[in-house]
Formats: sequence, structure tokens, C-alpha cells
Amino acid sequence: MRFIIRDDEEAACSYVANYIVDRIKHFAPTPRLPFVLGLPTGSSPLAVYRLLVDRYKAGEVSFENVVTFNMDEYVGIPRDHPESYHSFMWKHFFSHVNIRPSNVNILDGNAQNLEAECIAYEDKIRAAGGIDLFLGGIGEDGHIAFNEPGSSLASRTRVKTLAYDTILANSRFFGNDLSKVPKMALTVGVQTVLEAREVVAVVVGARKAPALQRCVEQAVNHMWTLSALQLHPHPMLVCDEDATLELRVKTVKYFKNIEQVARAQGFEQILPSTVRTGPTPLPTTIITDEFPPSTIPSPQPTTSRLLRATPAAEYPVRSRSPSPDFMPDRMASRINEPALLRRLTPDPEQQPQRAEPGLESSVLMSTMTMKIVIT
Ligand SMILES: N[C@@H]1[C@@H](O)[C@H](O)[C@@H](COP(=O)(O)O)O[C@@H]1O
Repeated sequence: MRFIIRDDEEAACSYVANYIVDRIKHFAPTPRLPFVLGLPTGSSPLAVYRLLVDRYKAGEVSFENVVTFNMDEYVGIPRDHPESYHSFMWKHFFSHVNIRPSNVNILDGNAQNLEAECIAYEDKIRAAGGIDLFLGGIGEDGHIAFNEPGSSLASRTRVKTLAYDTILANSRFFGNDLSKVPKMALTVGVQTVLEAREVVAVVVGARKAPALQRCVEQAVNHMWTLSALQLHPHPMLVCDEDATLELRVKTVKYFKNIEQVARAQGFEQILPSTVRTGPTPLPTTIITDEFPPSTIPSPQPTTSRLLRATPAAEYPVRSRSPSPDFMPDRMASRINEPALLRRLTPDPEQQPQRAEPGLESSVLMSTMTMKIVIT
């Protein structure tokens, strides 16, 4: 998991906005092969939208060939209600950029048949080639989209009853009147999010700190559905210092250090993009007796649906440049003794340059001497 920590909300959102712009530009979308972007609502991504609009107005990015799918929508309030997610998205983002209205997809919380609406939404995502980057926020109870505590981690787009905590949190948008907050919503499922090629969650403010702690430092748990990102091959959390308040100092330092090391090595922690060529079929297992026999165990038919649904092969193959995910972050690399480091690093490609034979033995000697002295 990539975990980016910035001093404040503005810096965190600026990182996310820049990241999205880079991903779109790198992808170079066309009408035939658009970039498919999943989007959230809420106050956390507001600055991201503002900055994306700024970048668009500065002529630095175009949304002409971007297709969007929003995460969720309330059930039962009119589409043009000021607090509907339709209104939110047009007010804060879509009406300020050159996106084609026909490329915007938002669930219809007033559909005659809500179930059918959800199934059709999944079909639309699939038909668009899957989501390239799903941007998300997080609820105070750790929910992603409206996947409230207890949501199945294999869930798909569906009707969801909102948790009391969420109704309470969102009442601030409805004049603090609980009775005005919709009690149900349509939302993409946890599995829908996990199937995106990349997931980026922006988490800002001390209110989110307890949830962030559970999602980062504790195990995958349906009570904190953002924690399911631990199962994704390319998740990224971007947060401000306030959101880290409940994390251990050690965790914060660890992730900050990872980012610093990556940067020092010339990685910007951005996935090299391989242009998508359309929906990739699920890999099939071919078992053959032909020579030479494979020594790699084939996936077993008992592999869970969840794991089969997110195979690494579905995500962009990193071919050209190495990715930070593969960068060794080993305690061994901090050892300043070439001989010992070589012994602890079996992979020849990761080994340091071999030192002069004389020098090496003198380093080894001094190590041994030091050990004797310490003993
Ligand atoms: N369905 C949305 C979520 O997608 C969002 O992440 C959450 C947090 O919103 P905020 O950023 O305003 O705290 O609000 C709602 O519940």
C-alpha cells in the first residue's frame, strides 16, 4: 500500500489532483479508449475537484475523453436537490470542465427499480472497460462509498441502508436535521472498488483518524470497509497529518521514510501506465501434461471468488520502468558492511558492488574484531 502523508488538507489534495492529472495525461485517452475515472462526493475531495478545475483552466489537462462513474447516490431525494450527489458533482466539478455529459455516470436514486439500476451500473462499468482509477473518501466509521460497517467485502453495486453514524455525520448538509437525511443510498460495492485498476483514497482531518488507524494498522475487516484496500494490488492512501493522529509514530515514520527513499531513488510513486487495450478476460488455468512440466502450482478451483476477481493480471503490467512496489526496503540495505550485506541479499541484482578483495576482508576483519570486543 502506498501511503502519502502531507502537512495539511490542501497539500494532500494537491498531491491527489496532480496524481490524477498525471495518470490521465500518461494514459492519453481517446474517444475509443477513454480514461475511466471513479469519483466520490463528500467534503474531503472538494479541494481535489477545485484543483482539477484549476489545472483544466490552465490548459494542463482535458476531460474530453474521460468517462466517470460516481460511487454513490442517495435514494429518494430529487436529482436536483442541492444535496443530491448529482448536484454536488455538477456544482463542484463537471460544470467547470470539458467533460461530455454523456460520459458522466451517476446512479439514479429515483429509479423505478433500484435493483435493476444497480445491476445496469455494474454492466456499464464493465462495458466501459473497467475503472482505471477509483478516487474515494472515507466515512468516520471507515466506510468507502456507502459500504457501511458489516458490508460484504465481495459486495457489488446495490441498495444500502445507511448507518446511524453516517446519517448523523451527513446531517450537517441537511441543516443538522436528522429527519431530512435520506436513510438509504445506492452504492458501488467493495468488490466494485477493488476491481478498479488503481484506488486512491483521500483521508483528511482528525475526525477520520480512528478509522484510518483501523484500516492501516489492523487487519482487513468488514466493520471498516476501507481496510479492504489491503487486498488491492495498487491502493494509495493520501492523508494529512491530522488524519494520522491515531496511528503509531512508528507507522507514520515508516511510510514517510518509504516515500523519501522512493523519491531519492528517482521513483515518483506513480504507476507506469500501460495503455489499456480493452477489458482483460479473467485468466484461465490451463493444466497440461506436455513437456516441460510446470513447476509453478496452478491456481486451485477452490480459490475464493474475491481473490479470483482481483488477479494481478487484470492490472496494468509494469514493463518499462521498475515500480516502487518492487523496490527493496530491507533492513539489510541499511547495514554499512558490504560483506554482511551481500550475505543477507541473495539476489545478485540487489547486491552492492563487490569491494576490492583486500578491502572486503579488512571490513570483515574489523566487523569480527568489533564483535569480539563487544562480546
Ligand atoms: N458516501 C460518502 C462517502 O463517499 C464519503 O467518503 C463520506 C465522507 O465525507 P466527508 O469527506 O464529507 O467526511 O461521505 C459520504 O458518506
